[in-house]
Amino acid sequence: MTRADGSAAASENHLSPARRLLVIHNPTAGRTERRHLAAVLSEIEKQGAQFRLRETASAGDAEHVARDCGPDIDVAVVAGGDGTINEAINGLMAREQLPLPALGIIPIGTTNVLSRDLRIPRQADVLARLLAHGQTRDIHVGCANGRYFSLMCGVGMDAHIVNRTSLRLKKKIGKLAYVVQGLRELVAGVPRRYRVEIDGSEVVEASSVIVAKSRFYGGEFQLAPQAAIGTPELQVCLFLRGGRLSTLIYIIGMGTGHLDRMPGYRTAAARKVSIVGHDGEPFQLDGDCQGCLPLDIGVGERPLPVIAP
Ligand SMILES: Nc1ncnc2c1ncn2[C@@H]1O[C@H](COP(=O)(O)OP(=O)(O)OP(=O)(O)O)[C@@H](O)[C@H]1O
Repeated sequence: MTRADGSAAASENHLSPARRLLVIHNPTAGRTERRHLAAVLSEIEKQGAQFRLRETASAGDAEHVARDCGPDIDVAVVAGGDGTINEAINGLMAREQLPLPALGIIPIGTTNVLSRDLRIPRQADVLARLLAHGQTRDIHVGCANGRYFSLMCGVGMDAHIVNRTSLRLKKKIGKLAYVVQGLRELVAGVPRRYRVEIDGSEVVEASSVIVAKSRFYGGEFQLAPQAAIGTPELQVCLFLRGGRLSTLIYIIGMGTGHLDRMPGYRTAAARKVSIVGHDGEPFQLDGDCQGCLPLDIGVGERPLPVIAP
């Protein structure tokens, strides 16, 4: 549901009084979060909600579990990070004519960008109360080459960093692993160009592009503060200049919160974006590489209800 000012409004609550939750847990997410998950689940029971726990066994499982969950489930709760949430969103969006459970989140991943955007609480009892009794609000996800995303779709340096960051290092040092890989990419300074078509009219050349749905990026950074997850609109973030110096300027801009003032950077609102470059170039969706150029990006055909304050 969207208000006249474009912001998301709380949906009417069609969920049953004693909610039935399906908790989809990625046991490989984050680093040391098992105790926190156990505390949230125990609080959920105290709140009178029922839950079933399904652990994923491999990448892709969360999507199948969310897509195939039965009509008795009110909320598909992801206990994991943005990658597992992305899979669950793809599963829920594929339900087409089937009843659509709301998406809930227990943020136990490494970066948890969506939960930051939605202001999902961390404290076990507060989070459990929200999942058991809280209202839903509608979000609008993006869709890139048929795959849905709630945060962003990126090509260029960003996608290459995601593609090459070592999972082992991410397990050891968390988000810093991306910084390490980012420095490597900066030193390598490989030049790249992409042709970006915005809403079928404007055509721009850029060295990196991030199409944002969320106002947050990589944690607390903001590339497009005007991005709103509750509206059916994309924000195209264009890094027009390439080369080490410009990249350094962009990084400083991001770090200081003044990216919008940096030369060679601009954003544009859009409903449809297409990006071409060298075939075989990777793109990333919500922090995981999910395919190669060329890319056609739009907005999902229907809103997705999420449990959020
Ligand atoms: N049981 C599993 N074994 C291996 N990989 C899994 C399993 N379940 C899910 N995955 C994959 O792990 C990837 C990363 O997990 P997830 O995003 O939940 O945690 P994270 O990487 O620690 O957090 P974030 O994405 O917030 O940084 C997901 O993209 C998913 O495909």
